[in-house]
Amino acid sequence: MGEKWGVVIVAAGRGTRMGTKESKQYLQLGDRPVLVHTLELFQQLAIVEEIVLVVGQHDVRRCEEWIGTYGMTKVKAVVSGGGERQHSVLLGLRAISTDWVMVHDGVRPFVSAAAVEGCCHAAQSGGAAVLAVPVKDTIKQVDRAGTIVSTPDRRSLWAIQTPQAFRRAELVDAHEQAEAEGYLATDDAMVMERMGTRVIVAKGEYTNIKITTPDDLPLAEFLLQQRRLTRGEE
Ligand SMILES: Nc1ccn([C@@H]2O[C@H](COP(=O)(O)OP(=O)(O)OP(=O)(O)O)[C@@H](O)[C@H]2O)c(=O)n1
Ligand SMILES: C[C@](O)(CO)[C@H](O)COP(=O)(O)O
Repeated sequence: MGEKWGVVIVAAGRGTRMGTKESKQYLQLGDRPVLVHTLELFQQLAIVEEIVLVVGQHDVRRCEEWIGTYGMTKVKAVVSGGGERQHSVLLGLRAISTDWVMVHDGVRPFVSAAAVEGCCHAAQSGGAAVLAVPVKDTIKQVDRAGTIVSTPDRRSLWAIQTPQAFRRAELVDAHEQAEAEGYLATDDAMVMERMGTRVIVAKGEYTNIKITTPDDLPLAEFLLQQRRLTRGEE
């Protein structure tokens, strides 16, 4: 895979569901903040040429300092994000210059190099790709009164993760149009799907969790420990 990739790492959220004073991307996981773990993954990938980090306005300075502290030589810019994830993505995309780009949540520090490379490979073959895993539970659609409305066929349901991988120019156009029309999506694939772009799923891993609620924290500590053992670091 000869192409070089850019990565937009979005980390400008407030983490309201986590409920901590410090936003979840800055919580300590082992010996460093969650966000630093995520950045290190992409820093170490040979296919990644440049990283743009999107953070809250008041966090730009400390993140710029981390670039030096942790030797993140691929981070070419730390930019201030927007009110919604989608706005933060577009602000990051405007600072990327590679032909192909991934978008990744700063609070997904456990994605493996193999999964990321698989996603990039799928995107280059199919045009656009996202990591995903088949859902394990039965999923129901439920109305506001708490009554089950329908039970979609589980065989067609996938839990979508990041990274999500696209041709940069196509993703920028789709995001610019969404912004102009006030369309708000929960992931980047949705923004592309409404343009009629085919997006395929690449095999993800159940361990690629998005740290979201307090019960994710002990799981994150466990996954970190497991990874260290696998790498023979302890
Ligand atoms: N305005 C926003 C909102 C979210 N994100 C980022 O998008 C990723 C996924 O979002 P989520 O887990 O929902 O994070 P938060 O928005 O921070 O969480 P919450 O919805 O609980 O407030 C996170 O890395 C988050 O920092 C962002 O860059 N800009
Ligand atoms: C992009 C994402 O991580 C895919 O699962 C997810 O949709 C982000 O959603 P959130 O509402 O910002 O947690």
